[in-house]
Amino acid sequence: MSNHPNQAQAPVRPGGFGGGPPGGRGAVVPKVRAKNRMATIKRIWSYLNRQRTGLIMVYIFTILNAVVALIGPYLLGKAIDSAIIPHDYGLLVRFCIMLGGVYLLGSAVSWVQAYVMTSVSQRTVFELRRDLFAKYQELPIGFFDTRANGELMSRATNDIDNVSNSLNQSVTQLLNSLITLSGSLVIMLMLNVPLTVIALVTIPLVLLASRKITGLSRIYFKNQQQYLGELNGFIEEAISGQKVIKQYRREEAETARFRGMSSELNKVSIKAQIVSGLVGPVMNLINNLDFALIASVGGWMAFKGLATVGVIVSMLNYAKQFSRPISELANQYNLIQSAIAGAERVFEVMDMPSEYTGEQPQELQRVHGEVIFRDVVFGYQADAPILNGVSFEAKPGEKIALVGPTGAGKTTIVNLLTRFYEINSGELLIDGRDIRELNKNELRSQLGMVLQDAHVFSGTIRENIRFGRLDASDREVEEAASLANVSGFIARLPQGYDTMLGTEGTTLSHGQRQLLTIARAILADPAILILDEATSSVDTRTEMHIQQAMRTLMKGRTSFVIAHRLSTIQDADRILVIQGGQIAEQGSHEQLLALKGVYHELYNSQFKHAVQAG
Ligand SMILES: Nc1ncnc2c1ncn2[C@@H]1O[C@H](COP(=O)(O)OP(=O)(O)OP(=O)(O)O)[C@@H](O)[C@H]1O
Repeated sequence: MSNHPNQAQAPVRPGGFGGGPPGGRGAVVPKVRAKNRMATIKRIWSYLNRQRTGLIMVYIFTILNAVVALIGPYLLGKAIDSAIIPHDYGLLVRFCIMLGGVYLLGSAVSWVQAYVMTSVSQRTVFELRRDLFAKYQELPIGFFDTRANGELMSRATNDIDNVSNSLNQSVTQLLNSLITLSGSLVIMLMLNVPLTVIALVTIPLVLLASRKITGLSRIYFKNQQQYLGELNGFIEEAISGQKVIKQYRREEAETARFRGMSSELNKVSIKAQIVSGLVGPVMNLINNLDFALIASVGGWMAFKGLATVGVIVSMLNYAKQFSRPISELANQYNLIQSAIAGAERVFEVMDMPSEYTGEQPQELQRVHGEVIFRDVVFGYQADAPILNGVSFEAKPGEKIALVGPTGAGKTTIVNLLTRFYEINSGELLIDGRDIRELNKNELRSQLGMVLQDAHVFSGTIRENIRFGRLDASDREVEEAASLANVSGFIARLPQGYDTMLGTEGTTLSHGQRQLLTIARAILADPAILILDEATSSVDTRTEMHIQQAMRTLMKGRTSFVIAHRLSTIQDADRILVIQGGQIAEQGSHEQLLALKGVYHELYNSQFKHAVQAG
């Protein structure tokens, strides 16, 4: 059976990343395009808006924060004019206390605002990530065939982190900036119109500079996300392919490739940071020019008695407050750009058609297990058929073996049975019903798979067997293990059924894993079975155990066995010899031998091989 990511265990678990083999080395990461920025922002907003109460609190505290900040300079000016210049110490002390109170209140309010905003944004990205993962579970196997696992993981981590960072800062800053801008402008106009006009002189310069810089940095940020995704894909493949890398001593070559990719990422990241980092200094320069201009003109006005010193100090402070939001907005723009780029990559996946769309829940009685393929044509790409008119029948409870050279289409045939892929033409019937009329969920609950690449999940042995049927009792789990010939081995483990498997637990041998997946399938009790005979060498005793467990499993079920050694399928009710996507021969072992055709040849060559090896 070919080693595609479409391998699942009984019962069929949709999708799931991390477990499967690499999904295409160096897979092309779809280009990140700013398709519809407004639509993306609206969509992020719709997520954010679910935290209504939190958001309202954020608004209130942000407004409070901005207003408090606006009061400070005004009080400062007043203190100079009415307390310092007339030498009124009592009033000065009162102003100082007021100012201290205002700044203290400002700090407290901004802390609460940050706290509430963090919980709102974290909750938002939690939901976004949850929905993305749920989507991954719903996508058809074909989606995973062409994408690297790491790249898909990157969308659920880095891209969503970008959204989170931006939400954390941008929502409050945007509102704050807006209030500060308009508030400062109004107060400045009230205090001194000519100085306000001077403060506004540099605004076009600020806008022009920020536009230029952010336009450039946006491109680099998008590239950065894309390269990061590719790099993640590469790392994931290099880790899952460690054995192959080591065995072929490709460590250095892989490291060199990594270095190449990583340095590309480095370059675009540096460019993105350098360009976006320009915003601060450029804005500062323009602001300082403005500050100097107001100070000079203000000083001159004070000399001429056209304005008081207090007003000028207030104006200088407001001018600073006024330009701060503009440069902050420019900075936010960068952050928002990178969040939008991330969100687009997330929504791109979310918008992929789910394989369950339009399916109505269906009460599917346990099928008898009759399977009919009639002139089935199928290709993974519509214009390149792999199966060219496959027809055969399996009666309930029959054992059907699929044999044939590698790449002939054996796995493809069983992939159609699970509806991992849809047939192009012809008919595929289960108990006389067109497979396309059956709800995939219900259909798959009738099917069990035991594959060569026996997959166990992180968790206990008990949980791994119970994966076959979640409501099974401990007793049923243990019975299944016993039928699968694995209970003796489990009993010898110090923690028995509670032994942890996976990243932090015991590592099982291939044969043991295979037996566990057989137990899982026994527990699931499917009407139709798909078995991929193990080709990897397990010791003779384990192999005997596996064969025996498989026989127990097959009893009373329609079984499709993808066989690599003809010796194990001689008792099959029917053997299908697949060649070039067609059934070259079919019949029982004896019938096929008598035909003296492809099977006969295959059998003889294996037999000779076995004799020579013996
Ligand atoms: N997900 C896929 N996308 C595109 N082509 C595929 C995919 N899976 C298999 N193929 C192609 O379909 C053909 C049949 O593959 P299949 O896996 O069915 O062969 P097989 O008979 O099971 O081979 P093996 O004994 O080596 O496992 C091959 O040419 C293969 O390259």
